[in-house]
Amino acid sequence: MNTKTNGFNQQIQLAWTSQDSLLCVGFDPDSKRLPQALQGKPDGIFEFCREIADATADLVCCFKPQFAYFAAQRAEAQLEKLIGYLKSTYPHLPVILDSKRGDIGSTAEQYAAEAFERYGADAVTVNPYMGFDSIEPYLKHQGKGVIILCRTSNPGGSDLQSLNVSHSGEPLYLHLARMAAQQWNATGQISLVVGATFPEEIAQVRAIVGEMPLLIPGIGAQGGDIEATVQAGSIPGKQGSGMMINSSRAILYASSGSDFAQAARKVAQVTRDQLRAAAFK
Ligand SMILES: O=c1ccn([C@@H]2O[C@H](COP(=O)(O)O)[C@@H](O)[C@H]2O)c(=O)[nH]1
Repeated sequence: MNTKTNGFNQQIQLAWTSQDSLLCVGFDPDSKRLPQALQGKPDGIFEFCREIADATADLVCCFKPQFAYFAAQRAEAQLEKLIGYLKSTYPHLPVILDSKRGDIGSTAEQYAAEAFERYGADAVTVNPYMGFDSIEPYLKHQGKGVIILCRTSNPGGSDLQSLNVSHSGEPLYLHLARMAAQQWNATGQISLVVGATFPEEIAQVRAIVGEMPLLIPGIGAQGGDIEATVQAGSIPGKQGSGMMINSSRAILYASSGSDFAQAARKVAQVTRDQLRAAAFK
């Protein structure tokens, strides 16, 4: 593996140090859950996310907008505007576009252009099910982060990801982690998604991938255990390192009233502090 740090990888290392936080705030703006005053407003989704970003920016290492919530509400223009706002206002905080694309190479080229050129994201989540040629087009965008689904946080993730791969006898998610770390990551752009709802599996993945950054969703609304997650996902010998631990709904919808941004800040602060404390256990 090329150990040189560049682009997203370097940005996240710097953000971990300067922000002293493992918390990634996710933007999953559901129109039905927006505060009354913002519902139906032309730029309501953007305004909602911007206020949450401004209220939490000093508490996080990165932000993660979820593409589906914007697309479902025909709000792609607001997503572009949000990422533009985040990049210009908080240039030290990487933005991960969570779109989990996966397709043949020629189409993947278009998805990569969408994430990195249209939206200007620093990293994108990708589904590896179609193999390396479906991931390569993202890696051609030098320095951009490519975050591959490995062991997802949902219960049904076990349906396929836990199946033993016959020739190696290990589950698919570990086989994937090994391929990603040992064969696919020549440029050092790859990270993996592992769910906080499966801490034992996080530890197994960490043992394979060395210092590779891990994006870990599943605390907060999905109930993942913060302490177990931090213990499992830390780089060996560097407790509390190497992880972007995402929480979306628990922070976004801490209040449905006009105090939503302050309420989001309170939850984000408690979460950031719990993540910090877990690193010292
Ligand atoms: O395995 C995965 C991969 C991605 N996600 C995404 O993370 C957030 C989690 O939101 P919460 O509200 O904190 O549960 C959401 O955007 C998912 O699409 C995931 O949960 N699990």
